[in-house]
Amino acid sequence: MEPPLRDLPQLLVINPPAFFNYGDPFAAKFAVLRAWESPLPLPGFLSAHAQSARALLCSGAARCRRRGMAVANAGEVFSDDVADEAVGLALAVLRRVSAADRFVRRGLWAEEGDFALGSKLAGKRVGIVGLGSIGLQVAKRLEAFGCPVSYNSRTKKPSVSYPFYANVNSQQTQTHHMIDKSVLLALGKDGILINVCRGAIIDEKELVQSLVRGEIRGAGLDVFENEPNVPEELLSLDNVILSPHVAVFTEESFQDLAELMIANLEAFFSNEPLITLVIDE
Ligand SMILES: NC(=O)C1=CN([C@@H]2O[C@H](COP(=O)(O)OP(=O)(O)OC[C@H]3O[C@@H](n4cnc5c(N)ncnc54)[C@H](O)[C@@H]3O)[C@@H](O)[C@H]2O)C=CC1
Ligand SMILES: O=CC(=O)O
Repeated sequence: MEPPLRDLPQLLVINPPAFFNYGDPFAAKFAVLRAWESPLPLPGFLSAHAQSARALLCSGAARCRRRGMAVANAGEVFSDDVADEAVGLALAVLRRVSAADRFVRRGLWAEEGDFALGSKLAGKRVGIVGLGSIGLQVAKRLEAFGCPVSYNSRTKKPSVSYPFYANVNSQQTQTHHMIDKSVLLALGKDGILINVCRGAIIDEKELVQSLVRGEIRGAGLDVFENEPNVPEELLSLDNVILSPHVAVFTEESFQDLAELMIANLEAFFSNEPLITLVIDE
């Protein structure tokens, strides 16, 4: 028999979910109170339930942590998918997958014959900026392609033997626009850039110019500085693959995320340490 609702720990869910609605299996273990289904405005909803609830599902981790709340994140749940997307974008740019698709659909194969040559991924030198959980998965995949890997990260990682570079440019002091004109010029005409991280780490205006002028070979972009707006110039370029910030979007990763959330909530309600507690580096 299901325990009565009042005996279940209460969860306050603030934002409507993107890919699951906190139904089963959440409902079997928790009393889920959804702010967007409440007749009360959010402040009223929070003051009505905050006394009895101990767990809050929301975005805005930094603000919660400043108020002394324990915060759990998605841990490594998305790392495989984002790494797959990064390698997929690299292959798509080098082998010109989207352009080839358009070539066939437009009937140009029959009209014009051969499609322009692409370039192989195998053996290409790869620099990874940010060798965290996603970066490590990218490195693992690219090793299988025979690519020599090096990396830049905040600190050298003792667990890997890839060459470490302390800076990606001569004046690297912050993450914002760390991929600037000097990095793009160093990448050169045969180089490609893949971004599955955040748009703001690249100086997007400089990137657009480099692509338009052919100063780099191409780019695969899942993230942009001003999403969902994409610079107009990129839309007509054949050497760019555009993706709407979907690197994590697989059925499997959202299933894994739901399981991780439940495991974190169960740990929390049993006074055990959170599985993916966010801590300061
Ligand atoms: N496109 C998408 O759908 C997704 C994008 N992401 C983004 O991917 C990025 C990486 O995520 P994770 O690997 O899970 O994070 P992580 O925290 O495991 O790794 C981040 C790495 O970047 C390094 N880093 C941080 N600031 C740096 C700086 N200024 N210069 C050089 N290295 C720096 C850190 O030392 C760390 O090794 C994040 O920006 C995240 O927002 C994450 C999930 C999905
Ligand atoms: O970009 C998505 C994320 O989880 O970060």
